Amino acid sequence: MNNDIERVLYSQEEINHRADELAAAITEEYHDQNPLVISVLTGAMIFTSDMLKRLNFKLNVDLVDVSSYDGTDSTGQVKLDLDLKSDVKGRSVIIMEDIIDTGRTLKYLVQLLKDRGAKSVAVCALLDKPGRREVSIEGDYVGFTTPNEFLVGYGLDYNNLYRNLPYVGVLKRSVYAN
Ligand SMILES: O=P(O)(O)OC[C@H]1O[C@H](OP(=O)(O)OP(=O)(O)O)[C@H](O)[C@@H]1O
Ligand code: HPA
Repeated sequence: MNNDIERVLYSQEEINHRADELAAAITEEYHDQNPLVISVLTGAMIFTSDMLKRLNFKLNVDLVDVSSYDGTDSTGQVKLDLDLKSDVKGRSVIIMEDIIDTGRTLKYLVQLLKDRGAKSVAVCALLDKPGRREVSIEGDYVGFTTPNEFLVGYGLDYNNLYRNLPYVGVLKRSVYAN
């Protein structure tokens, strides 16, 4: 599995350090708001788990599953595969994502939550790839700004592989180019 990685971009240690900083900023803003933290499956589960352990105040957790990628390509169609259990009306919501790429996933989700009456919707993303953006959306709390390369590990996948790498790395082109 590690042989398929061209280079490591962010090590576990770097991610841990950045997660501490992001959690401190979120805590300052949300510690008295009882926010609803929404993890976007499947990619965000590892990052969400790391963040939740650092958010030491009253909050609720829910999951949503949306997908739009086929291999390394965005299909452009965001599908809601699993909906939330919670009512978001009047709630301060924080979405946890692994990566903002074209921005389509988050644009869809933020709109959905606003349509359902959320009081506020913030986005916390481990990675942001602004060079690939196709719709206008920004993260409120971003771990790292990345180059335009296909990344795997720490939740990010290629065809549902590599999610369990304990770092974020660039996938070798030879793995997906024909
Ligand atoms: O900004 P975008 O271009 O929309 O890309 C970002 C989304 O793509 C990935 O999800 P994917 O659809 O691959 O599902 P997954 O989380 O199950 O891997 C990733 O986890 C983000 O949710
Ligand atoms: O670089 C990426 N890697 C894995 N999944 C993704 N979804 C959007 N961008 C990426």
